[in-house]
Amino acid sequence: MLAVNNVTKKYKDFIALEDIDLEFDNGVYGLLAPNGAGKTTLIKMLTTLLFPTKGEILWEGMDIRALDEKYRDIIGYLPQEFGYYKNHSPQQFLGYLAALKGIDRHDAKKKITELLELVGLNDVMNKKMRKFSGGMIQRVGIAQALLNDPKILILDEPTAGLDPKERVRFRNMISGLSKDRIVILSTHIVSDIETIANQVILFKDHKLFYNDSPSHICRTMEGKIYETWEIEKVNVPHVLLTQRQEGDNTLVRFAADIEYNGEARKVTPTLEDVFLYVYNDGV
Ligand SMILES: Nc1ncnc2c1ncn2[C@@H]1O[C@H](COP(=O)(O)OP(=O)(O)OP(=O)(O)O)[C@@H](O)[C@H]1O
Repeated sequence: MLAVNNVTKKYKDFIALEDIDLEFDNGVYGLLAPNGAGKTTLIKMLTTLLFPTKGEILWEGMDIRALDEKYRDIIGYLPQEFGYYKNHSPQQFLGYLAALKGIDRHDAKKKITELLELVGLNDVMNKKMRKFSGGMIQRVGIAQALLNDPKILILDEPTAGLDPKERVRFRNMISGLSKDRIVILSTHIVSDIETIANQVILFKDHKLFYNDSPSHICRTMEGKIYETWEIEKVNVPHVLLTQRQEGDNTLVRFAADIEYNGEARKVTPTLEDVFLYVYNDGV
C-alpha cells in the first residue's frame, strides 16, 4: 500500500497542498482538478521529484525517501511534458531507456515488443518518431512508463493530445493494467476517468475535498441538479453547469442547493456536474 500521511507542500509561503491523507491499493485513482489545483505537485511528491514540507509518504510502511532507489524501481512515470528523441524509433528509444533503467538486454527486447503491441505501435516500431502524432507519442510515453513492470504507475495528464478514439483505447488499456498495480492518473477531463477510476480524488482550496468512488461523489449532489428550457424563470440561487442548443431553444443544466419546484426537472447528477459545481468559483 502507498500512503500519503498528513502531507503539506509549500513553495516558499504559498501552500500548494495542505494536510493531505490518501491511501492507494491496486486499482485506478483519478486526480481530477482544474489546472493549478495541485495535481502535479502531488505526483511529483509521489515520484520523489519533490518532498513534502510536512508529513510523509510511505510504501508498505516505509518512507519513500529512505527507500530511495528501491522505491523508484517499482514506479513507472509519465510526466506531463514527456521528452523523447525525434530521430529515434520507438524500439530504439525504449531500448535506450531500458538500458538506463538497468534492464537486461534480452529481457528488454522481449518486453519492448510486448509493450509496443499493448499500446498499438508494433507496426511503426522502427519508424522515426519525428512524424508521429501527439497521441502516438503519448503511447510511447505510456510504454516507457511500463518498462520495469511497475507496481505503481503514475501518469500526469496522459490523455493530452489524444483523439476520441485514442482516449477509448487508453481507458481500456488502463483498466487492464490496474488489475495488479496502483494506477494514479491526473486529468482535468472528467470523461477520462469517470468510467475507469475506482476512486476519484478532488482538491479544493489546496485541501482534499473528495476521495471516493465516482458513484458516491455523484450521490453528494443527488436532488440538486436540474434541467430547464426556461432558465430566465428560475428564481432560486443556482449555479449554471452546461447548456445545449436544440433548434431555437437552449436546455440549461444547473445546480441549486435549495429545493426548486418551478419550470425545471430534476436529473441524475454526473461527475461532470459535480466537477463544474465544485470549481465554479475557482480552484
Ligand atoms: N515551483 C513552484 N514555485 C511556486 N509555485 C509553484 C511551483 N510549482 C507549482 N506552483 C504553484 O502551485 C500550485 C499547484 O501547481 P500544480 O502544478 O501542482 O497544479 P496542477 O493542478 O498540476 O496544474 P497543472 O495541470 O497546470 O500542472 C499552482 O498555483 C502553481 O502556480
